[in-house]
Amino acid sequence: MLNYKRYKRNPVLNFPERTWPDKQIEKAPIWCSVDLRDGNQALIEPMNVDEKMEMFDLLLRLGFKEIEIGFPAASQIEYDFLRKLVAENKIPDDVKVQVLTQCRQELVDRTFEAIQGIKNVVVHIYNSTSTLQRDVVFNKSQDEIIDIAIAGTRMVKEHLADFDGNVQLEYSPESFTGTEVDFALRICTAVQKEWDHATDAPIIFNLPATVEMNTPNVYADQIEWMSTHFEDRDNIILSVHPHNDRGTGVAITELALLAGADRVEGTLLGNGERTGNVDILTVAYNMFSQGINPELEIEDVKEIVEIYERCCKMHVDMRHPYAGKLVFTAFSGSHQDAINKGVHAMQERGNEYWEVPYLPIDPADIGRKYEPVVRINSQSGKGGVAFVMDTVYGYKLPKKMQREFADVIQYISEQEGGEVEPQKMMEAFKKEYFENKMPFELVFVDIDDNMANDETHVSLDFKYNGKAIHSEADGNGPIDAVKLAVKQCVPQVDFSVLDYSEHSLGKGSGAKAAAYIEMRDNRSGNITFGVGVSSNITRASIRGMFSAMNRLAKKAKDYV
Ligand SMILES: CC(=O)SCCNC(=O)CCNC(=O)[C@H](O)C(C)(C)COP(=O)(O)OP(=O)(O)OC[C@H]1O[C@@H](n2cnc3c(N)ncnc32)[C@H](O)[C@@H]1OP(=O)(O)O
Ligand SMILES: CC(C)C(=O)C(=O)O
Repeated sequence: MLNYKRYKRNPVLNFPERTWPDKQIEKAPIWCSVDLRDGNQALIEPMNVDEKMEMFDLLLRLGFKEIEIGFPAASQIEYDFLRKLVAENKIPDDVKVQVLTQCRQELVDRTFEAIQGIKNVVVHIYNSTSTLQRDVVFNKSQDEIIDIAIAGTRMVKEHLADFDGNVQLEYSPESFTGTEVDFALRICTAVQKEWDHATDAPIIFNLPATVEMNTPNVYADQIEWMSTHFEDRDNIILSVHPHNDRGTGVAITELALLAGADRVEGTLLGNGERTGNVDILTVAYNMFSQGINPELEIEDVKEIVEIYERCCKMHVDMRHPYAGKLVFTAFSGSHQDAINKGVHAMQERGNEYWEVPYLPIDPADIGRKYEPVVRINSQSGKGGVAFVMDTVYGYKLPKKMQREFADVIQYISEQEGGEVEPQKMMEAFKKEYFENKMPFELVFVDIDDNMANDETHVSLDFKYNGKAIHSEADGNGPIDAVKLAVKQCVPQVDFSVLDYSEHSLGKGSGAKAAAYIEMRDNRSGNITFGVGVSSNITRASIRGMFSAMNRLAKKAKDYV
C-alpha cells in the first residue's frame, strides 16, 4: 500500500479577497520563450549551435519578442551561440534577448562579456527563496537570502556603465511556490529598491512555479496576492514561469493570467526540467479556441513539431494537445457520426463560428487539414465511414446505404484487425459496387428520349452469365426502360427500384456523376444499393442498376 503519510500537505494561502475566479482571459500576455535555456538545460543531449540557431529562427518566425537564449556564463556553447547571434546580426531590433545568471560576480561579469553588442537585453538574475532551499541548500536566514538578491542586482547595475544597449532587469525568487508570499514580496521589494529605476524599462518580477506543489487555485492566489501587494505595481511586469510537476502547468498559467500576470515564460510543446515547462503552444491555442488573438504565428503546428523533434531529439506524444498526431482523430462511431453531421451543418448553414462536436477547433486552422480527421476501426459506425468516403473521395453515400457499406468495413476490420485506412476502404467500395460483373454485365446502352410522348427507348447490350444479349424496350424513363429490357430476356428477374440519387464527383469539365440506386428483389425481399459512375449522368444510373442487380443476385444465389 502507498505510504502517503510520508508526504505533508503544502500550506495553502488564506486569501479570501481573491478576485481571479470571476475574471476571463481577455488578451495574450507578453510571451517569453525559454526553449533555449530551461528547455535546453533539460535535454538528454542539449542542442548544438546549429540546432540552437534553427530553434532561434523558428521562435522569431513564431513571433516571440522575448527569447531567453541561455545561461551564457555557464558553458562555452551558450556563450558562443550568443556571440554568433551578435556577429551574424541575427537579432531583430524589436526582439529582446534574455540571459540568465546566478547572483555571482564572476558569472555576472562573464554574462556582460557575452551580451556586448546587443541592442535590447533582459538580464535575468535569480536565487532560491523557498523554506526548504533556504534550509537545506543555502543554510541561510531570510535576510541572508535577501542579501544574495541585492548583491546580484548591484552587480548588474555596476555593469550598466560599460554596456551600450538597453538593459531590463528580471529577478526571479526561484522556488517561489515553496516560499511564503510575504517573504517573496520582501525580497522583490528589496531588489526593486536596490535597482532604483537604473534603466527606463520596468523591472520584471518572475514568480516561478519552479516546482508545482499544489492545486492550481493556490498558485492563482499566490500570484494575485503578490500582484495586489507590490508597492509600485505600475512599474512592474509580473511574469510567471510555470512547470508541470502535477500535470497542471497549463491550468496554473491560465489561472495566473486571471490573477494578474502580464507575462508568461514557457517552451514550445512543454519541454523543460522534469515534467517540463508550461507548453506555450497549448496556452496560446486555448486562447485561439476562445476567439482571442494569441499574438503568435502558430498556424503551422506540424512545422513546429518537426523542428522541435529534430532539434531537441524529443518526441511529441500522439495525444499532446493540438500537436499530437491523434488529436483531431475520432475512432468511435458516435463521435464520427457527430463530426460528420456537425461539418455538414456548418456547410449548410454557413456558420460564422466553428461549431463541430468533438473538434474544439478547425484542424485546418493550424495546418492539419490534410490529415484524416476520422479513422476507422471495429469501433466505428456508419457516420465515420460515410465521412471518410465523402471527405477523402467525394462519395456522398445516401443515408440508407451507409449502414450497408459500414457493415462491409466493419467485417474487414474484424477479420484483419486494426484500422481500415481510406485507401483500403476505397478498394472495398470498388470491389463491392463496381467490379462484380456476374451475372449481369453492361456492355452498351443507347437511350432515346421521346419528348412528344414522354417515353424513353433503350437499346441495350449486356451479358447474362457470360452470354451476350441484345434487348430493346420503352419505359417512362431510362431506369424503367432498362429494367424492362433486362426482364424480357431474363424472365426470372423481379427487381424494383426503390430510390435513386446522384451527385457530381469533382468540379469543372472533368467532373463525373455518381448515381446510387436502391433496389429490391421482389422474390426474396432483399434490398441493396448499387453505385454507378460516369461522365454521363444517365449512364451512371444504369451502371448503378447493374451494380445493384449483381448485389441482389449474389444474395439470392440462384441467378448464376
Ligand atoms: C530552476 C532553474 O532552472 S535555475 C537555472 C539552473 N540552470 C543551471 O544551473 C544550468 C547552468 N549551470 C551551471 O552550469 C552551473 O551550475 C554554474 C556554471 C552556473 C555554476 O557552477 P558551479 O559553481 O560549479 O556549481 P553550482 O551551480 O553547484 O554552484 C553552487 C553554488 O552556487 C550558489 N548558488 C546557487 N544559486 C545561486 C544564485 N542564484 N546566486 C548566487 N549563488 C548561488 C550555491 O549556494 C552554491 O554555493 P556553495 O558553493 O558556496 O555551496
Ligand atoms: C530561473 C527560474 C526562473 C527557473 O528556471 C525556475 O524557477 O524554474
